[in-house]
Amino acid sequence: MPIAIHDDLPSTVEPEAQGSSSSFPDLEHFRVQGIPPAAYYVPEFITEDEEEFLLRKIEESPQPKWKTVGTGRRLQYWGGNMSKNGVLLPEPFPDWLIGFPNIVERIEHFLADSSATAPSFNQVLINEYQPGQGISPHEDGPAFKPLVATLSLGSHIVLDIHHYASTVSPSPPMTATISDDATPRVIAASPLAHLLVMPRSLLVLSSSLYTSHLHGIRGKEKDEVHAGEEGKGDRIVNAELLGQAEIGDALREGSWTAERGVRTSLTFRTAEKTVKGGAFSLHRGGMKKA
Ligand SMILES: O=C(O)CCC(=O)C(=O)O
Ligand SMILES: [Fe+2]
Repeated sequence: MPIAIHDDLPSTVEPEAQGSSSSFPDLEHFRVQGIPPAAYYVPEFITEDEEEFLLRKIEESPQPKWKTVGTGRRLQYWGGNMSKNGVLLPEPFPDWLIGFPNIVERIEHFLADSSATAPSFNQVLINEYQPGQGISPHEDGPAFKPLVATLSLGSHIVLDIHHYASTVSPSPPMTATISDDATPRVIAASPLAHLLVMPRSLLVLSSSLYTSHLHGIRGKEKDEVHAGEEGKGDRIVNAELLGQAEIGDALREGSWTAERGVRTSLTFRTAEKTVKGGAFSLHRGGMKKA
């Protein structure tokens, strides 16, 4: 793909950030240990300038793109919305996602290097969390391929991985959820694992971690986490991958506490089914007359 230089990108942006460098370790290096396969946590996937650029583009997006849900969290979709029956109604990605600094392509390329099935993302979901806002435990569901990547901007957050309790389990109380096939399923009372997700990181959820687990973010204003046998707050499982020695040491030696700021996430995913054969067919970089 030719590199289009954006006038409004800070001139200090390095075209070869970590995610596109050939000396960058491959995906397996970033696998989160001790949880079902597979999650990967990549620190500093983008630079601070790129983070600033993306935040500005998201902020500049037309007001009607934003939708407000639940506790007031704002979100927007790029690439198109899903129809009621789980089919993507495709729209072209904007330039700032596919042109320089090539965010979509860099993530796809990074995942393709290590995976038999290279993703070709067709939807980007953007969530904006004010301190205190979160998202309840949920599955993204079978409408998407089980390889989803989330880029974080602005602030840290703690993402919880949940699992379903056996329906024959006698131990109440647990939170019930309704799956697509209307069979009530019960979520285990405590999360299976906590991941500390820092700004500029890329978090990848795949295979059984995607297909048979849930993820959520508790709406908190402050987090206290640790990575030792004992400590205050939640025990996080990706301490060895954070790439920040001071935080890693604090986590192992006691605990790390931080107030949340505004955190914006971009979730890159691939809808299994898209509407095809209309007046327009989708290709990267714009609509083409079919
Ligand atoms: O913000 C995140 O990291 C997760 C968002 C998410 O799970 C969703 O919108 O489905
Ligand atoms: Fe999700």
